[in-house]
Amino acid sequence: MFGAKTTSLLLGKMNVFSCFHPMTRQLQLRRGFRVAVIGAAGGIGQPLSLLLMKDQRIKELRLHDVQNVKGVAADLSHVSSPVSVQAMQGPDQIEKAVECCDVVVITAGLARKPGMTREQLFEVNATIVCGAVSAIAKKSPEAMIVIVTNPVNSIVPMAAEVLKRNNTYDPKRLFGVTTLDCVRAERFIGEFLNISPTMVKIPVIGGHAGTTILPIMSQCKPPMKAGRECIASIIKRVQTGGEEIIQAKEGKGSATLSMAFSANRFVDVLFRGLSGEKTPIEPAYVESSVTDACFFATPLSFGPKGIATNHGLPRLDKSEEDAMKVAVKELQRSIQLGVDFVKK
Ligand SMILES: NC(=O)c1ccc[n+]([C@@H]2O[C@H](COP(=O)([O-])OP(=O)(O)OC[C@H]3O[C@@H](n4cnc5c(N)ncnc54)[C@H](O)[C@@H]3O)[C@@H](O)[C@H]2O)c1
Ligand SMILES: O=C(O)C[C@H](O)C(=O)O
Repeated sequence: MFGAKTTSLLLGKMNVFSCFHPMTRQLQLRRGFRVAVIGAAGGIGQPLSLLLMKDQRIKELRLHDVQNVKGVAADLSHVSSPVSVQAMQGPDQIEKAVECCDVVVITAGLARKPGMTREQLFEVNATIVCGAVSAIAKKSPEAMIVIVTNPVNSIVPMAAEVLKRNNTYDPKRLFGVTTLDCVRAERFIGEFLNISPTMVKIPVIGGHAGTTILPIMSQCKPPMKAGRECIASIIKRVQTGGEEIIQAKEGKGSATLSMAFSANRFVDVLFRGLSGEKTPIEPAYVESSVTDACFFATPLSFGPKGIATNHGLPRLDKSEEDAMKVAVKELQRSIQLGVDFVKK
């Protein structure tokens, strides 16, 4: 239909091209995203980067870590993908890594060992994420910031404070990733109902630790027709999914592959929003006024500027309302921990 020169000219213009233009499907995709993964040589960073290499909407994938990142980038640079991949290592290169990015995913930081709580990671990981977010504030103030690093419940409010101090905070563009909780809920419910997890729709709200993770089973589609005990055991399994993986890995890390899958799903939704497409609804932990916790995960849809709509709380039954009260208290404490870190 087009000569090679015309096609490449069109592809070069895709950032301004209407995604509804009646051209081939391939040409409808917005291309040219610049994405950085911070912590790219780690257990999540590596498989996430591999998944991102398959996304032809990405023009440039920047991999940053404090170690081993050159080898990871070299390995990925042999994949037959048009995505350009670059390695950047150490604190000196963090600003270069995030400069002018559309999306920055932060997976840098310690993972739990058996017996640890996520909160025990806070001091070390807050320092690491604080460095990355300061660099984003300076070099990429318009970027979507996607935080995977734990404890998400405190790290995201901490990141918001860092951005506020740099006058670059936009609550529509800062996300704590809770997709793994949704992915787990879909999988466990799918197994129970003997259907594909892709058929399960379940809002998981709150935060990303223990009882702050609230799968709203009363709103599950298809409906969960099961006894109370059975529903309680699925909720518990979602809330303790992280511990289940840590035990199974016997001290050699926490969830990495399922997390990479989840972060990839979240980034895909962000790309759709940035491209002006109608996005699927995906919860994330964001600044919020829907409860008394000023950060809270609820179902969101996305647009070119980040969050387009916060769909708020789903309908809750009595036991879910009670569980939410507990979660809100716990979240308020975790949020304060994050805010105080920056004040210090
Ligand atoms: N949100 C979630 O649902 C979820 C799920 C799983 C894991 N996590 C969290 O994600 C984080 C990463 O987990 P992982 O299994 O990949 O850990 P990992 O130890 O395998 O990888 C972390 C990487 O971060 C790098 N790093 C450390 N300091 C850095 C810095 N200052 N700049 C750049 N890179 C730096 C390390 O070198 C390492 O390569 C942990 O905090 C973990 O708890 C969150
Ligand atoms: O449990 C962890 O420490 C990692 C992650 O938050 C998870 O839910 O798997």
